[in-house]
Amino acid sequence: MLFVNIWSIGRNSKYWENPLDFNPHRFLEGETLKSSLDIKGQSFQLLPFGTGRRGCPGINLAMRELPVVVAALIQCFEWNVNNGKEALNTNERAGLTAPRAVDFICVPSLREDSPQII
Ligand code: HEM
Repeated sequence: MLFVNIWSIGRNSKYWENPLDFNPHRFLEGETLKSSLDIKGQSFQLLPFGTGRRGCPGINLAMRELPVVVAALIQCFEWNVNNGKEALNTNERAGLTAPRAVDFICVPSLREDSPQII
């Protein structure tokens, strides 16, 4: 069996500029996903859905539904992030799945002008 250390690849400055910075814009070119990166498994520095014959068969569904779900969560709720204190602490602690060192707590409350879609 072959295990690929994606955690390590994601922190390698050979592949990523300032790899430890939380910077979602690194994946955008203008407003679209960077065309040079293939998230379907050909760009081995970024394998969110795995690759090859056992790669994720739900990729197309996920890529369509994720923006809708995230947009609805933003549109319908106000988010109290970490009680207004530290915004995001990306430090990790040791564990099987690289859990966060500090819990990231987001409490949603329904927006008054929320559309009646939920
Ligand atoms: C953001 C959403 C998702 C992510 C990041 C994701 C990621 C992954 C990853 C990394 C694997 C392992 C691939 C490998 O071993 O190379 C996998 C497998 C799998 N995923 Fe997903 N997935 C997502 C959504 C979905 C959805 C929506 C479905 C089904 C509707 C799905 C069904 C599966 C199945 C059945 C497997 C096992 C494939 C196999 O072992 O042959 N996934 N997924």
